[in-house]
Amino acid sequence: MRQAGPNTVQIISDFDMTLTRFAFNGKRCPTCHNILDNSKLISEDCKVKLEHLLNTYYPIEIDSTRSVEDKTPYMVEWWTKAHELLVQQKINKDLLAVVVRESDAMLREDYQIFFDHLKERNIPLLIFSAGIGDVLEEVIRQAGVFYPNVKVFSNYMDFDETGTLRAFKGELIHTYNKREGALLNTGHFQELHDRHNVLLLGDSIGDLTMADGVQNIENILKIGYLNDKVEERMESYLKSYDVVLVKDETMEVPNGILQYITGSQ
Ligand SMILES: Nc1ccn([C@@H]2O[C@H](COP(=O)(O)O)[C@@H](O)[C@H]2O)c(=O)n1
Ligand SMILES: [Mg+2]
Repeated sequence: MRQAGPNTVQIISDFDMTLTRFAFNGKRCPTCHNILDNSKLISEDCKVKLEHLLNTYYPIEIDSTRSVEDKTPYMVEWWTKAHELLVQQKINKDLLAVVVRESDAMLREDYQIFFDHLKERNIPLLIFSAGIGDVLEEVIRQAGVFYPNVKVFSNYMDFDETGTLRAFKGELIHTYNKREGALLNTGHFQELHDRHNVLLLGDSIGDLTMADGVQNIENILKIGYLNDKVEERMESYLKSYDVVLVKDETMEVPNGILQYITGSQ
């Protein structure tokens, strides 16, 4: 990858718990969904229901003893129910920036180096997230790193003419159906045509399929953050990822690898 040069490289990354921190000072950091779930935009009654969904489905999402095929219908159920509840809350578009600012969401330590390095070398950063695109964009905008080389593929909200949430757009993206192949017929794919070297970052086994559909991959290096239930999941992560980072809240390793493969070291 280093020999081929930065013009052949693309970065494919997950967002929640990969570009964002899993914990800070011993306390869990929120996902895009959690930013809303815990906010003042959600009624107390709805918060209880969303928490019940989280407690039911998150253990299934991260269960390494169950297959992806087995888990997928539960993921569809979780996202569908959560989105229905969010729509019932009549969330106003203009308040998203406020709740993101008031939240505990944080990008990983040294994120600035990562985003700046990619921007300076015109390397595309494709973020595939099963979170909420509007919230995700606000997190990176507020962190000052929503640069033109960053493209986000996620679940986007659909607002009515008064700016009230009425639905979610397009096909649902959950943990286990992310792939770049979905971009084959879009303009984005042309930009990526000659970028056969992929650095993939994820925190879930589902993130490993994000590069499916990238044509003529020459090299792919997969870096996995193992944040939770480390002992139970270590074996499956070591089998699937090339590098496994255990309870590491920084971008130190991706930054080092990136600097090496783009020839800045
Ligand atoms: N209602 C939900 C649904 C999902 N989550 C978590 O969000 C993560 C998805 O975002 P990625 O950027 O990591 O694709 C996923 O891992 C779920 O645990 C949630 O918090 N609430
Ligand atoms: Mg994630």
